[in-house]
Parts: sequence; structure tokens; C-alpha cells
Amino acid sequence: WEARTDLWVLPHSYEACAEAAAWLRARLKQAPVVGLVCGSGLGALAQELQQPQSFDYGDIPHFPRSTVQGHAGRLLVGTLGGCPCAVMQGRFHLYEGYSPAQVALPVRTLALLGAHTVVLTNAAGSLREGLDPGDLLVIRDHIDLPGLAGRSPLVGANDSRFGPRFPVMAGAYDPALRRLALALAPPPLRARAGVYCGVGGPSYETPAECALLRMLGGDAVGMSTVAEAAAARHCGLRVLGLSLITNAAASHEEEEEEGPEHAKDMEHAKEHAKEHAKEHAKDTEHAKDKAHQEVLDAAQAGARLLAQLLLALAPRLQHV
Ligand SMILES: O=P(O)(O)O[C@@H]1C[C@H](O)[C@@H](CO)O1
Ligand SMILES: Nc1nc2[nH]cnc2c(=O)[nH]1
Repeated sequence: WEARTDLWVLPHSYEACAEAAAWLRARLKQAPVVGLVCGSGLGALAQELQQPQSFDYGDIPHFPRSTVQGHAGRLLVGTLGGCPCAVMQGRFHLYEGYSPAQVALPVRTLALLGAHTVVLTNAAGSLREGLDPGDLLVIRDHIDLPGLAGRSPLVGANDSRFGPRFPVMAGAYDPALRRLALALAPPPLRARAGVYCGVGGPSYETPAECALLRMLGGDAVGMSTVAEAAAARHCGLRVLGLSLITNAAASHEEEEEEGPEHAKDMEHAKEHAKEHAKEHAKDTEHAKDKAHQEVLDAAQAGARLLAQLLLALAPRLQHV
């Protein structure tokens, strides 16, 4: 009988992150000091990266796979405005079925590679009047609803090589980085600071849920970021959080009015698909995922301005 040493590495343990980091270190020309996580439809943020090396998540030990449209599933490492950066074109979400620790694995891997700062971007729904699609919310604080219910990457035996059992989350989003982002954001982004509510998804919120999140003090709502931020703070990374507003989360009231029209669209898409089952299978998918497609379109429209901000920020992030 031989011990299965391969089973000793728990899938999302310190050892798993260390193996992923070692695999990358062996291939990288330069270790990143800043990690950038691209939200839905924001993969183009990597466009300004100079001399990028590219790694498919599928090749990196222990990395999960991206399953969501708008998340390419690739890690690019190069320099942004002279600053060594790793850009995750795609992240992992709880609603994909990944555990909080899997969601946090890339951020922890970046920390083990030597990064000291992460920029977490996302596409988010607005909960506030006047916070409109195309606007930027620079995250001042978050409400981690899955985390509050015990779905946090920090649940389980604490590995003190990452950080303490009870990390403090006050000031989790670095105030100096936030001020810098607010100062450097191109005016059309109408950047302002606010509170991001992280939910599990994948369903979008009901009007009543939006009202609840608003009462709790949320300015925007999304399905990511909070687990990554918790893991990042646990292992001592500086965090900047940027939410590109892609839709009004509370616009479901309008949807009620638009309901029959929307239903007609869906009927049409279905009929169409019946007639041309194979060729038009994609159209049906599109119709089904209309809301997500709108999020992606809005994110892509804002990505250029966000990329400008990141290019201006990067040299200022290089040194702690
Ligand atoms: O990865 P992010 O938070 O940008 O993705 C948002 C939340 C869902 O994954 C998706 C909903 O359209 O966009
Ligand atoms: N939960 C949630 N996530 C989003 N991501 C982009 N828009 C939204 C939204 O309205 N709600």
C-alpha cells in the first residue's frame, strides 16, 4: 500500500496556492506587484499591458475554469505604465458552484507571487438614483452577504501563513488608493465613493431585495469581489475596488411595464429557434441571457475609460 501524496494537497489550501504560484514563478519573466481582476465584460482592461505573457487558467495548477460569458479565463502578466502587473481576464463566482476558497484562490496565488496590491473590478447594478450606467463607484466599503451567512473564504481551519484567524475588515478598501482613483478617474466616469453589496446570484435582485439592500446602505450590487477582498485583506494585500455601473438594479419596476414586450421578444426568439434550430441556437441563448448581455455591453462601453484610469493609476501603485 502506498500513500497517495497527491491527495495531501487540499484543492484550495495554502499548498494549492503555493503550487500555482511556483508554476507561474518558473515561467514568468517578471513577478507582478499588482494584481488586477477584470469584472464581467472588462477583459479589455488588459489591452494596455506591455509585453504580456499569457496563461490559460486550465494550465495553471489548481485554478478553476471560467464558465461565464465575458470572462475569458486567462491570466496575463506584463507591465502597465511600467508597473509589473498580473491581469486576470475572468474571475470565479459562487454562483458557478465554486466554493468561496476557490473564488479566492487566484488572489492568494498573486499574494504568494509577491503582489502587494489588488485592484478588484466588477460590473454592478446601481441601487441609487443618480448612479447611472457608465458611472464608476470606487468602493469605500462592502456588505458581504454570503460572508455574513458563513460563505467566506476564511471559514475553516485558519492557515496563519496567509493571515490571522480574525482579520479586521474596517478600512479594507485602502483609503489612499481610493482617493487616488477618485482624483485620476476621467470625468465622464463620474466617479464617486460608495458601498458595494456582494450577493450570491445568479438571479438578479427582486425589487424588494433592492429595497432591502438600499436600506442596508448599499449603493451598488454585484455577484463578486467581496470574497476576493476578504481573502486579500486576510493575507495583507492593499485593495482597491472599482464597480462599473452597468444597469439600474432596481429597474425591475420598469421591467414590469415592459414585461409583455419582453415576453414577446422571448416568444419571437423561441419561434425563430424552432424554425432554424441549429443555426440560431446562439440567438436563443442570447435572448435567454439578455440581462447579462446588457451588462456585458455596458461594461464593454465603459472599459476604455476604466482602462485610462488604470493606466494612470498603475505607476502610482507600484510602490507601497
Ligand atoms: O464578475 P462581475 O462581478 O463583474 O460579474 C457581474 C456579476 C455577474 O457575474 C454578472 C451578471 O451579469 O456580472
Ligand atoms: N447582483 C447583481 N449583479 C450585477 N452585475 C451587474 N449588474 C448587476 C445587478 O443588477 N445585480
